[in-house]
Amino acid sequence: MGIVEIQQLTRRFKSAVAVDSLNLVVEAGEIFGLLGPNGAGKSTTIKMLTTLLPVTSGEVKIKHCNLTQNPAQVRQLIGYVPQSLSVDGSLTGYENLLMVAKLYNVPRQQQKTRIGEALAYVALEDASRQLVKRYSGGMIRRLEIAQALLHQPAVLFMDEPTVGLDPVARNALWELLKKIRTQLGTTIFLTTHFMEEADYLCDRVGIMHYGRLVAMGSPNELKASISEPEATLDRVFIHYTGDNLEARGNYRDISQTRSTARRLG
Ligand SMILES: Nc1ncnc2c1ncn2[C@@H]1O[C@H](COP(=O)(O)OP(=O)(O)OP(=O)(O)O)[C@@H](O)[C@H]1O
Repeated sequence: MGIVEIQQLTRRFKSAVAVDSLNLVVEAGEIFGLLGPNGAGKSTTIKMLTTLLPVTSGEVKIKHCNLTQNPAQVRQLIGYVPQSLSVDGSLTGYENLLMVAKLYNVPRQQQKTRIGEALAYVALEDASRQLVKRYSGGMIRRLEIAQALLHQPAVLFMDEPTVGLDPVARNALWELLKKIRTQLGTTIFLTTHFMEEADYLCDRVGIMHYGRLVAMGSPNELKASISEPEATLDRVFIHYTGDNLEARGNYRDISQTRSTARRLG
């Protein structure tokens, strides 16, 4: 039995099917990546899995808890780092975490310790009293992860975690996610359109196209599946979707980086 179990998950927007009969099991302790071009249905999937978007049909269980029947219980079991900004630039890092601690009813006498531990875990202790609008993109992402982990969830969902980060910040984030999985045992479910990220970080990858899962396996299994010598995950992606993801990445990165900068002032 997996920690995330998805059966025939479907989401329609009027007549359009954004997610089409998705079946997927993610095992405890796995780093699982959902890969796909813009519009493939990745965000819609992750929004349903995090209870933010109603399911049209199908069933999801997180740690055996039925998502549509017990959304509040599921929210306690999961953490979520969305694609859009989830911190307040006009507060300090500490204040952002305090707000989340209150939101999740972390007992008052434990709040300071938990926040201190979370800040240390994501290497933001020294910056904890600075306003978040002074943080770099990498620091903001790390703070968002600290927020999402504060109530000690079993599964951490992340929508395109490294979009807009420079290579150094991106590598630091990858190492942080590996540390979270190894040391805390947290299962990580992320979406990405970066092949390198999926290859380096994910134990298994599902390739989504037009709302359907068109391929699934470890990066090495997927590379072996297309019978091309020295296949890269890029080639795998093009093979299954006919799409060149990296060519689309540039515009998205720039627009995301700019909108983050704009929103933080
Ligand atoms: N609120 C909505 N109303 C109508 N259609 C929507 C809505 N949200 C998403 N869609 C459509 O559902 C499909 C899947 O979109 P989704 O955002 O899940 O894709 P994605 O793979 O996450 O893409 P991206 O990489 O751009 O985030 C798209 O065709 C999109 O236009």
